Amino acid sequence: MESISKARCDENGDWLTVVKSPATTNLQLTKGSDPTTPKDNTLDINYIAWTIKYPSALRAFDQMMNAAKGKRIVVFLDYDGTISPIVADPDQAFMTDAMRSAVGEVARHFPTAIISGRCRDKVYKFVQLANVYYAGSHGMDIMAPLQPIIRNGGLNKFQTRSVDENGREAVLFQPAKEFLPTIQEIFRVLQERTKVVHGVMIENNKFCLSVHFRRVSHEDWNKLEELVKSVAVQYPQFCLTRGRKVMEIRPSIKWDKGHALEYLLDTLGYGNSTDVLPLYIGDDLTDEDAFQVLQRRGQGYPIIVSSIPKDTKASYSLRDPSEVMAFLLCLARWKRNSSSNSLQL
Ligand SMILES: O=P(O)(O)OC[C@H]1O[C@H](O[C@H]2O[C@H](CO)[C@@H](O)[C@H](O)[C@H]2O)[C@H](O)[C@@H](O)[C@@H]1O
Repeated sequence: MESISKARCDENGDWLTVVKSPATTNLQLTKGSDPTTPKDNTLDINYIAWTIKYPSALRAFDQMMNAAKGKRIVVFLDYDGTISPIVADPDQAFMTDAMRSAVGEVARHFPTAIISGRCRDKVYKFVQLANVYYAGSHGMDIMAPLQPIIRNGGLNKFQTRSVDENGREAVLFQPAKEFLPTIQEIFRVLQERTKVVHGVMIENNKFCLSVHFRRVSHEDWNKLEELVKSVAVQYPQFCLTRGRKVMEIRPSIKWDKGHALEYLLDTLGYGNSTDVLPLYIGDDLTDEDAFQVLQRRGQGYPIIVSSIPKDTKASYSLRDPSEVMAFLLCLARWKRNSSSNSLQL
């Protein structure tokens, strides 16, 4: 059987899987252009081998929940590629009604937050669930519950009292607010500089700018990357990061989805709790920061969504958003059953 020796991302944010075949000791490079389904048997065998290290959260569900008994589960979800499918036009990445109902059902039983790279307003428009907390711009824009914060080393200065989309009092946390005027400037410069590339789309995610190249012809990828880099170097307080067929310019502050996860745990009142069990499900590079936080805390379950083998800090896997939905439904059913069992005791 073939084994996976290494998985990495190429310079354009596309996933590559280096596969080593013991029989031939040849290295095969399989280019996964953001696959949602494996392209051939080789990939499928590799995927099965990969799930030995990162077991399916659906298959391991009973075992995971046995270890969760008596713990307080908090659910964190990424949006694109996790609860909505990856599509060519970012403005059309709608979640299905079935997924919305599964997320809503989970949120009825457990505190649930969505942490996305998109701007928070847009994620809310897509999801439209009142019982979910929302963090946009990779965690740089969080609408958190109004609660005394227990462990908040110096973060108070980034908080303001606010009201959420449903008119409830809340706390708005925006650690990159001072960068807003420059982000608007970079947005305009990027639009101007990249307009020569056919198919490019610049998405303004408020505290982060996304340069989408999914609809740019492959031959123009390098040219686009050079143009984006030429803008990024003009702004030393910003950095260039990558996701799925997207380059992003964002403030170089020490704040990512991992920090957002911990901030939300704090504001939900679980900051120092040893019996909390955070569950984080995500598909992209930025989700790795949250996986890493769970690994460091030695708490909870980091779950990667991927249909190809990848290097990851997650412990479990799900193949695609349809498996995410199945997992969420299992979670809600497990909670309903365990609640009715404890009532019967
Ligand atoms: O953190 P996320 O919620 O996963 O957001 C990450 C980026 O997701 C979106 O882009 C990705 O999905 C698009 C729609 O399927 C796809 O066209 C694009 O190629 C993907 O990169 C979103 O548009 C970005 O702003 C987010 O940063």
